[in-house]
Amino acid sequence: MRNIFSKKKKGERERKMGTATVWWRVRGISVGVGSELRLSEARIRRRGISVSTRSSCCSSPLTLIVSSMPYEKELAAAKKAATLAARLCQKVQKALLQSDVHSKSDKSPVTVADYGSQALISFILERELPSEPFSIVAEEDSGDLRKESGQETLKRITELVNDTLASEGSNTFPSLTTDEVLAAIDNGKSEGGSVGKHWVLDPIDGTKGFVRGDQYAIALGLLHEGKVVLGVLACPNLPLASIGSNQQHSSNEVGCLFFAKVGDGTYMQALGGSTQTRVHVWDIDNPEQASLFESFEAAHSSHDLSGSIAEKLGVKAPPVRIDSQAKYGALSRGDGAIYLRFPHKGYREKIWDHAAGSIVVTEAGGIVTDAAGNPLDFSKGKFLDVDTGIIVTNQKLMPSLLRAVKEALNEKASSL
Ligand SMILES: Nc1ncnc2c1ncn2[C@@H]1O[C@H](COP(=O)(O)O)[C@@H](O)[C@H]1OP(=O)(O)O
Ligand SMILES: [Mg+2]
Ligand SMILES: [Mg+2]
Ligand SMILES: [Mg+2]
Repeated sequence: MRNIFSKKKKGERERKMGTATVWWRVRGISVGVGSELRLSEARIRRRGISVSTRSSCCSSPLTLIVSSMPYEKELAAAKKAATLAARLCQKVQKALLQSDVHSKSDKSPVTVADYGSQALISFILERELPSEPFSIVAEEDSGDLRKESGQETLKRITELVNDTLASEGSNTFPSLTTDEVLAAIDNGKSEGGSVGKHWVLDPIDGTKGFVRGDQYAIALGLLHEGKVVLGVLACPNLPLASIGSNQQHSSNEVGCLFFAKVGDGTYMQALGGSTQTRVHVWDIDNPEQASLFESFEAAHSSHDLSGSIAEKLGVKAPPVRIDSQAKYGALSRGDGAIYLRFPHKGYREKIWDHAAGSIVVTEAGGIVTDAAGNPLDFSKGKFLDVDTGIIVTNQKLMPSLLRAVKEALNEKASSL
């Protein structure tokens, strides 16, 4: 904790309460004392800064102590959990056996690594942050693993989780039993919402990419009072070098960890590395030079619609099609400038598919909205109520992108 207040200019600086009080400014917000403190605190907290007060008596100046490092311990725990989960996933992907892939009731694939990643992350977060009430909204549940037919799979997941915890190289973590693994997975049943803190987890985002041997991400976000305040994206197969038309980094290394905290920018480091670099979205204003990102799976997002939008914008490069929120990561460091996602009719977007990715992009200077230009609302439980699709770009391109999206959607509607 450190005092980061600066006094306002003389004249606006002092205000009476008892015999002495002072007005201060914190990162552009006026902060008062006494009766006005409650309101100011709320405003400050919305920006993710925590406040405490110290006052000996009303005749001495009230001192506001503002922590400039909010969510620091949550970020450290989230990075640790996502990095370990990535290790578990890499091990499984290397030797993926057919028996490790199962089909859920909605026919989408789930693997031992999805379950293992969720159990591991849930267990580590709860253990690393013992003083906080623990709530996590996550994709998987243990229903199938509790059936007779799921026992072998459950054993395999428990082994994977314990091997990964042991690979930490310390005695910090005990071995988990199968029941503890089931309980850790089922922590993820929280409904989220607009009150309090909730972790939001996609243990493997892009399971189809994972099974194919391509891109996937471990995506972990934190909601506070309905807003995403922190996000970590581990992308084990994403090169450190650019994957779009904006070739700014060069490296042969693969495996990236992106992380962002509200008001603090977005950073990238090699997975398992320690040197972090601040990243920014690509600041271009000419869409002709832009790379456009979209789902690899045509069943997840309409390639026709994004093709028509790209044509209207004059985008020259072919679309970059990759799985998962790795697209948000790549955009946050400027590999490309546009991400379009238009799921087919009837599909409902979930918060875990966008929470981490959206803050990674917005803290890097980008904008994430639905197809009508509305911000995403993460406060309504596990679903996102979006209009038609999700679009992502930089500040300069957003107005022309919104126009092109509107035109393309109108054309599509009139052709039906
Ligand atoms: N029919 C579908 N339409 C849209 N998205 C889907 C569909 N089925 C699964 N998804 C989810 O879309 C995301 C993948 O997006 P992308 O196609 O951009 O890689 C994943 O979160 C995936 O779930 P999962 O987390 O189970 O992999
Ligand atoms: Mg899934
Ligand atoms: Mg997902
Ligand atoms: Mg998933």
